Amino acid sequence: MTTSPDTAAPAADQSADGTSPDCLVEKRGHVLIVTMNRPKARNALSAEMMRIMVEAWDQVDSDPDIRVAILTGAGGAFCAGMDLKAMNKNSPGDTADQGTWNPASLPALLKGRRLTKPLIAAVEGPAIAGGTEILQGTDIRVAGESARFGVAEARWGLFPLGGSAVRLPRQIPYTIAADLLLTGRHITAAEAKEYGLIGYLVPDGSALDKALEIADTIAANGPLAVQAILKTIRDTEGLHELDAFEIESKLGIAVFKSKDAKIGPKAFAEKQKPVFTGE
Ligand SMILES: C[C@H]([C@H](O)CC(=O)SCCNC(=O)CCNC(=O)[C@H](O)C(C)(C)COP(=O)(O)OP(=O)(O)OC[C@H]1O[C@@H](n2cnc3c(N)ncnc32)[C@H](O)[C@@H]1OP(=O)(O)O)[C@H]1CC[C@H]2[C@@H]3CCC4=CC(=O)CC[C@]4(C)[C@H]3CC[C@]12C
Repeated sequence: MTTSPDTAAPAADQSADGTSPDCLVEKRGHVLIVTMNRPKARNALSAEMMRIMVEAWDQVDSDPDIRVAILTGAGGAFCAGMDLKAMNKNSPGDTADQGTWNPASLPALLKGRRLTKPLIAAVEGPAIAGGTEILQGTDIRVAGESARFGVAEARWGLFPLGGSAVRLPRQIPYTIAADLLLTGRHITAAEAKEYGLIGYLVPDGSALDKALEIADTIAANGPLAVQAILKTIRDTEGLHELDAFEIESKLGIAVFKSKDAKIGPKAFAEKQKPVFTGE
């Protein structure tokens, strides 16, 4: 994996052939920053990019020192979805029956997999098709004013197989989701904010800074509390309230039994900032 441990400098690793890898992974304190890195193609998804993304998601889930992840794109773009030019040579439709990939589970795009830690999207420029699809697998979304969103697959006679036909109507109002999915039109960041697809609209060029600020706030909170809250959100989606409370109460009580649940109130009483250990 392309990882530069605990440093504020950009990941400097290179592919074996000397070119920059299609995805960069950098750990800054408790935060893992994952950067889609094919700026000349507006960070269109490649097999290599998706492989590194899965490795990064595994790292987020397995490393207890990582408390938050950020997904962003290089060169002023988030992601233009599938590489439409590569598709002319190697079409997913032709390979779908060969068992080399599973359309029902695309872990790189967080379809059929969600992270155990919060994932923040920092979007600059276009987040189109697969770019808006992976956005729906993130928890908190920040975008620069010039960002653009859309689920454009139908424009090219394709299907939004990153999960949007299922997920988008669950995340934003139905008529807007249907409109975006069926017309394939692009929308502005201001519209995306109005529809609730993103949560923060910031000046161009500052999405990553804002995402880092949010990440630092979350990373300073009790990690067990954060992860249990996130698990409750994920595991209770679509359940009846009473069934959901059964799950929620087990996860919540486990947090109350932790050392962190003693550290927080003690720090409050002593007018100190709590320093959580995740135990
Ligand atoms: C099924 C999913 C997913 O649902 C399918 C898709 O995502 S379809 C993709 C549709 N994409 C678009 O509609 C975006 C097209 N681009 C644009 O509209 C514009 O370019 C832009 C708005 C993004 C940017 O506009 P600009 O004016 O700023 O810039 P522009 O001049 O247009 O572009 C600059 C240069 O960038 C090139 N470019 C832009 N976009 C793309 C693109 N999408 N592909 C290639 N190149 C692009 C542009 O041409 C310019 O280049 P020049 O040379 O300068 O002209 C699928 C999502 C991922 C799939 C999996 C991927 C991995 C796999 C591999 C396999 O072998 C098996 C299958 C699979 C697992 C595959 C399965 C399906 C997916 C999951």
